[in-house]
Amino acid sequence: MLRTIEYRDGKVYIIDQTKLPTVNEIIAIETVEECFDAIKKLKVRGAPAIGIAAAYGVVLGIADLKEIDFDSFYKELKKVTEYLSSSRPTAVNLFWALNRMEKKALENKEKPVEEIKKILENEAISIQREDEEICRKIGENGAHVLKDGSTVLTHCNAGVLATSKYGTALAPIYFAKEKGWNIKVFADETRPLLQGARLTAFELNEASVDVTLITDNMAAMVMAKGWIDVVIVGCDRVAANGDVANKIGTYGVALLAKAHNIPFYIAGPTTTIDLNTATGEDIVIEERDREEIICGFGKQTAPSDVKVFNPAFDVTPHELIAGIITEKGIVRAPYDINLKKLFD
Ligand SMILES: CSC[C@H]1O[C@H](OP(=O)(O)O)[C@H](O)[C@@H]1O
Repeated sequence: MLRTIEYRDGKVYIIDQTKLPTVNEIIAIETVEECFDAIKKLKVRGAPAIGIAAAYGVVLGIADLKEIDFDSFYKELKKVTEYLSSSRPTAVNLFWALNRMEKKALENKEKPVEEIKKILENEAISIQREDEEICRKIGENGAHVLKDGSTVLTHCNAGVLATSKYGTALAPIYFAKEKGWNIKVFADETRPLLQGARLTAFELNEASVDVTLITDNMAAMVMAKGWIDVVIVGCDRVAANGDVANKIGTYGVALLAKAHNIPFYIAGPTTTIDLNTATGEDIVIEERDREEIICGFGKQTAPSDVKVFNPAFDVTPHELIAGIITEKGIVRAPYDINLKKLFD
């Protein structure tokens, strides 16, 4: 199975996902600036992977701090976390991971700075290792919405390439395959950055999973033909009432699933649930550069001066969601009550 992120000898190694599927290149990230750039440009992307990368970014950002008192150290640490938190606004895992690193430093404020740095390095490693087990459990729990012979539609990439291993929305598919079930997948290409075409089709092919790539505007037709049994997609932020921010186009897929009586599931770790965000209206939606639409992947496909709207995510209202597959089980409505129970 692919490895999205690896930390060794003080460097972070990632697959540069902007070059997939034609070039599978591992790059070394050695500074916090390179980590910021990798997150901003989606060299590493997907909520859990962004959180893991940011945690390692903190380790890189404090590496040169030496022989200073804790207050001076923590002041510099906060500069690093604030810098990394400005890379992308929507995936809550970024902020969750940075807050966890800050909290770990404060918990060890009495120790020498060199020891704190080692503790933070181990914390980042723990965040990655925990994510592996979380995604495995998401796969196990998500398999309950599948059966031998199921056909799944998914949107964007919420697979191995968005996490430390297994994925979230794709984890149930990998788990079902391990059980010997025959699972087919329809993958939306997912404009404008084509994570479905470039990443989901790539990783499912690598794993010998039966995948059919469709353009986003074909989802209605394949549903109308009765080819889809269930929709499973990832998430970037789950609000306290169950509204979910995910890749742009997800809301449309949820509406189509509703219109065709197809169950629509979200898959994600509890680290993507943000009880401090009341509803989907409170989620900041990242807007990205116009060039991604006008000149995607080097070919100009629109007038250079045309107005462009390029939100990277949209919000699916909780009413359209059959369940949220987490490592702790499948959460169902009423989400405002049942999501809180996950944290009791
Ligand atoms: C497992 S989280 C994957 C989630 O993140 C993606 O966004 P991006 O590629 O911009 O980081 C997309 O929303 C996926 O569902």
